[in-house]
Amino acid sequence: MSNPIYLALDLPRLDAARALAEKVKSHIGGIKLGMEFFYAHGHHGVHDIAKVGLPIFLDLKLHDIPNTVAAAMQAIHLSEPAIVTVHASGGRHMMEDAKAAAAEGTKVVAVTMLTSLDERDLVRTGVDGSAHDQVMRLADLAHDAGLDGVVCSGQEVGAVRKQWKDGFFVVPGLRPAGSSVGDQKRVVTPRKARDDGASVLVIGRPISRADDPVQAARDIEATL
Ligand SMILES: O=c1ccn([C@@H]2O[C@H](COP(=O)(O)O)[C@@H](O)[C@H]2O)c(=O)[nH]1
Repeated sequence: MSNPIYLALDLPRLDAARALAEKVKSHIGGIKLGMEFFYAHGHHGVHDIAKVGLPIFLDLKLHDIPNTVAAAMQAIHLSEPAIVTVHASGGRHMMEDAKAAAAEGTKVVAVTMLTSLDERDLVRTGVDGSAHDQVMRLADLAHDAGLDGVVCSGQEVGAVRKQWKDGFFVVPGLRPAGSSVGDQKRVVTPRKARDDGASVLVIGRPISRADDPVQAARDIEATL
């Protein structure tokens, strides 16, 4: 089985990001680049990181009217990502158009409920009900729109996998036992997420901010 760990390279400097990716590359299966990286370095930065030789996940969380999201998705072809994210709350039509505009071979996955949110946050956004129900509802919508899968926390991935057996599930909000949670709220260990059916384990700070990132990546890999 290939390594499911995707390192979130949330570093502002391109040279530092590339150096970290080179260091840990034999203990991870892919690299996740988000808004912080893409807004600063664009396609040029993505191509530089791609030289490390691992699949690239562009976590841009597209969310706009269908026409705009489809055009953005076409512009992203240049980076040749393996995975791209959109927000499920953009609705079915937006997700259908995003998938239609994606390059063949690029998986399009929908963010359901950010792992930094809990049920109290949901209420403040006008959604009454559990995180579980919200994730299941948006996963159903993403499935109906023809997407490849969703982003959800490790607390829901088992339930989503039961409903959508051949789906592709990206799980962030992962923390090895005893590590700092930071701004994440719905957290599980990498091992639990993998056991419950995650396809990709997104891990950032537990590796990138460790005193020894190579050892941290190696330790996490050993738990899987
Ligand atoms: O619901 C979500 C969606 C995306 N993310 C992204 O994953 C990483 C997590 O980084 P850590 O440092 O391991 O917390 C980060 O790039 C987020 O943008 C998420 O955390 N939750």
